Amino acid sequence: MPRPILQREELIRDGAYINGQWIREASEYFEVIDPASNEVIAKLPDQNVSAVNDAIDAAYDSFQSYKNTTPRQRATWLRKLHSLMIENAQDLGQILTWENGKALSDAVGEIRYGASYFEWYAEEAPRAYGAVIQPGNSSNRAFTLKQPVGVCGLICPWNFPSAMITRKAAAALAAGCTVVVRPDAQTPLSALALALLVEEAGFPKGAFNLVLADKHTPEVGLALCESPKVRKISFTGSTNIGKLLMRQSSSTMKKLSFELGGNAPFIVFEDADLEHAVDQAIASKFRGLGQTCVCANRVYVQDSIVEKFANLMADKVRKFVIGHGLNEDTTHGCMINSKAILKVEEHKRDAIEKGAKVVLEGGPLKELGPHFYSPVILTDVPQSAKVSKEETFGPLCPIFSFKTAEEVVSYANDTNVGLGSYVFSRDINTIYTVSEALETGMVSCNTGLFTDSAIPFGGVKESGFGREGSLYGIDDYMVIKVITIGGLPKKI
Ligand SMILES: NC(=O)c1ccc[n+]([C@@H]2O[C@H](COP(=O)([O-])OP(=O)(O)OC[C@H]3O[C@@H](n4cnc5c(N)ncnc54)[C@H](O)[C@@H]3O)[C@@H](O)[C@H]2O)c1
Ligand SMILES: O=CCCC(=O)O
Repeated sequence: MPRPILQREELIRDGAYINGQWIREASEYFEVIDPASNEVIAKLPDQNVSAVNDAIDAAYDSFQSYKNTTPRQRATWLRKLHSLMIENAQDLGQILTWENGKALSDAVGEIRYGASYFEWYAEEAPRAYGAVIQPGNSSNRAFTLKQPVGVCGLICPWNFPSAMITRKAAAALAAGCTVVVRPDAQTPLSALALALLVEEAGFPKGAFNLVLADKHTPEVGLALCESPKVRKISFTGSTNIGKLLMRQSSSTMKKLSFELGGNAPFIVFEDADLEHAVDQAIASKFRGLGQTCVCANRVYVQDSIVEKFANLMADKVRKFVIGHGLNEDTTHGCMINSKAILKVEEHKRDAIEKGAKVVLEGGPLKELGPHFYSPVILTDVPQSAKVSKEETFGPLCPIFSFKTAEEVVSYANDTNVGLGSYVFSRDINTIYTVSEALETGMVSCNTGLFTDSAIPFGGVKESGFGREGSLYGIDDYMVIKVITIGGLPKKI
């Protein structure tokens, strides 16, 4: 598959973006590959601590004036950035597919979704209200201000190379914070294209900085966590790395947001609309080939409908067109790398060894390339299978059966993480009581696709804390200051 043909070739950048400058020079470079063709598509600077410190200094200097811009001014830049993303959605989508492997329609969808955070936070920026308080002392009055926390380090993953950056950066920039973004080394091109649009939207120099690191990632992460100039770290990725960043940030007592791994249960009761539940399970499970943190990881189906459910799902999944994401007819692209495929294989083998039955065999599609993998569907998966405890992050759909609501809630909650969950039923009492009992930050009822800039995205337990998007997301980038005025005369 050749290089994508873009309307604006300049969206493909070859350097980091620090203090309004594009930086190509470095002592080392790393390669970015198209996971579908396995060809090298870019060579970018592998930056070290000195470069990240330059980015932190730029963000810190810029913050001194950016924090005093009016929310209306920030909203104007954010709105402009939203429009630029929408105008360039086809080009941005192609770049995203090229480096991540997802189908082009999904990639363009991600660009629109990512852009929506800039629109949303353009609207939220002027609405960061404080409160007026009457303290216990009658001669005092108090009021609160919400102020930007300061420079923010945003460490982002490969599965949404654009949207996971925009939903952090939009809230931060709206709040009056400046940012240093570190995209994943497998998918930096979408982030760099975004940086060009940030520049075109007119944000002040140093408000948005982007560092590139592959081999140097741990030291770049450490520098962001330990710098006293950085007041907040927001991270999306695995729970293990989240814990490491939390430990590293303790010496400077940073504000933190973590959006970590999930293990989403997808629960289908026998009274659900079966065809709809199957379609939505497919949409949730195989979105990005299972590589999203809210993908169904465990599908629980009430025992009376398991067979029908699994067979219908297999019939529909057989119709997937798997191929290079840039091919027009592709519905599903490839996995990000070989390690991701090994995890799917390991969970599949383990479940089968423990008694699971194969409904759809799936497996590697070597003729298409090393990272292509066709979906697997299993039934009779025992609770002891690895997949019931660990997130597969790939196209393996394990179907477990259950008898009662109490039983399925106890299975669903038997995990150390709690990000998304799904409930399908026509009975409002079931929907309500099960949703209330599930230990996850987000419950999606009778739909498999729920994410939106308007909803608070985030988890409980070891899925992390903090919320992205919605009316709450901006608070993650602000601190509350109370101002008390004393010595007032007696009330008239
Ligand atoms: N919540 C999500 O959206 C999400 C996204 C990607 C991965 N994951 C989870 O993580 C698992 C593995 O994927 P992964 O290997 O990409 O996740 P990971 O946590 O290892 O990596 C996530 C990001 O953190 C970076 N990183 C790694 N070590 C770092 C360090 N010491 N300092 C700073 N940054 C560091 C990585 O380069 C990557 O950009 C998946 O199976 C899934 O469970 C979750
Ligand atoms: O993978 C995490 C994000 C998923 C989403 O925002 O829909």
